[in-house]
Amino acid sequence: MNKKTISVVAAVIRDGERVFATQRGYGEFKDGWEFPGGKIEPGETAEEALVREIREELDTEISVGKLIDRIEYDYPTFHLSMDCFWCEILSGDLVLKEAEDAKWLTKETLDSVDWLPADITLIEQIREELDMDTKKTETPRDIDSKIINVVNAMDFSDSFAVEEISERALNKAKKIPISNLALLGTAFSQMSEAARTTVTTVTSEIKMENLFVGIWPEGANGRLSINESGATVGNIMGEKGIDSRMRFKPIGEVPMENIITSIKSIDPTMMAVAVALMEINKKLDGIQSSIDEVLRFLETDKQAKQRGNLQTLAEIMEDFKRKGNDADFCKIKNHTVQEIQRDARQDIEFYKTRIETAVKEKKTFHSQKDVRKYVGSITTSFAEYQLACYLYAYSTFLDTVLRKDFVEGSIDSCRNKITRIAEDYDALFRECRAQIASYQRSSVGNKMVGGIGKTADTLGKAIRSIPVIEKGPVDELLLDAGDVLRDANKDTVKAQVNNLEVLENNRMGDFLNGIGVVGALCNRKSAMITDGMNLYVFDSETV
Ligand SMILES: Nc1nc2c([nH]c(=O)n2[C@H]2C[C@H](O)[C@@H](COP(=O)(O)OP(=O)(O)OP(=O)(O)O)O2)c(=O)[nH]1
Repeated sequence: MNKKTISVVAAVIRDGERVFATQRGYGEFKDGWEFPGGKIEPGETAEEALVREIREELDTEISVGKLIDRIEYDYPTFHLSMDCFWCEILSGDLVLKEAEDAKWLTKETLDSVDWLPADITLIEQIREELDMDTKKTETPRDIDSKIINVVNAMDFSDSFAVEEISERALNKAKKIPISNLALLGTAFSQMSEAARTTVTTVTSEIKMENLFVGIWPEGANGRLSINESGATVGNIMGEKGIDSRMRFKPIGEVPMENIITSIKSIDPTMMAVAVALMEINKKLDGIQSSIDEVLRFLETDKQAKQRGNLQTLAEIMEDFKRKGNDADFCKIKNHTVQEIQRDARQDIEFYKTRIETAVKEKKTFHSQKDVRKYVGSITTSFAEYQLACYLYAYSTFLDTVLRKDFVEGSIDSCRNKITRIAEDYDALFRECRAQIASYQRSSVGNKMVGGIGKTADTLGKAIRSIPVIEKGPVDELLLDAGDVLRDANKDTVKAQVNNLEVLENNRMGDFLNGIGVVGALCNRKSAMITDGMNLYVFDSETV
């Protein structure tokens, strides 16, 4: 005999990573666990039945989403055909009007209750789906393994493609938590919220299928409007009010009316600057102490001046983080920055020439003491030279940022200038070091003591300890030799050499890199992408 088939609907009510299960309080299956729902009544659709059942059983309103599966199951006395849907609570508190008990279950606790026999296969499907979604949230960048290039989308150009990026490419990108942008300063603080809003809006309001285009309607004039709370409403404000509306459209079919969004505007340029500042910030902290070390080589008055300049630049950089979007601030501060830059440029020429002249002169040294004196004076010149280079790089970086002149040509010429100066510095340093090493080896004093002990024959190496010779009637050269030995014992030559070594790194690299970062991010489309949590930066060469 054919068994009677009963048609049932069940709601898998979901809240994030949990689903809601109830325990039967009556009848044949009493105490078994199930998903709330019940029989479909004549004339009802599955969805209607589900909404009614949940209202009756749980005093709660739900929205009915995707069908998970239709379960067909043969009970001894009837055949069950059960449609199971993903559902979400719209309102209500899930009051247990019929059920004996209820629980929120996660994928880990799904097996902790005794399910009705028909539900076993369903549970596996639910677990798989929760599992998949958790993986997705673990890599929030991945929306259907695609992501939208939101920052590009805010580029305010005529029309722009929102690209799909593979997870592999994304893993190679540099990942910067967007919350860090907010910490930079008030000029950047809105950015993290804006990025998040944009992503949420774009991903939730538009039913996204892989690929999107954001559209700046043709002929629209103005900027995305920002209301009092700072949120844009997608209006493009012209001189006489709303000129048009910003649109995002999935490539394909969706009608334009459905894709109007509510977003905050992101200024991609400021976003690029923020990335560069964050990069530089980390490094500046690190080199502060070595700069102090360099400063101490300088005469007092020069120290004061350079310290002052460094301080000024540091303050402008700090202020920029708060007022970077204030055009007047940028203009005024840039005068100061450019003055420092000009001075630094002149200093660079002056010190470089001075060192070059000293290096060109062929000297004969009678003793290590002479060499030491020479190393001392050359070290001071190098310290001055290096600070001038550092100030030049620092001011050039700030100049670029304050002017916000990030077109490719300007960035390139600026990088070239810094690179040339850095290369000159490095070359002169190497030449000078080699020369000092040769002087030290060939000094007369050094030859005289050669038989007694050995001094280091190259700079930078530790000087071996040498027994102090007896004092006695000696000529001048021998006295010098004695000095050398005593000095060597005290490691003063070594200390001298170490002083010079401190100056080996020209310290311009971080600024060069910072300018490169801004340039690359501003000039390369799709160099930045956000998933609302992180900013992904794609220029592996410069970042
Ligand atoms: N709601 C629900 N029913 C299930 C599940 N698994 C399962 O085997 N069933 C069976 C048990 C019942 O025989 C049938 C549902 O009928 P029901 O008894 O809840 O129907 P109902 O509330 O509309 O009507 P009533 O019989 O209580 O008056 O489906 C499940 O996960 N949820």
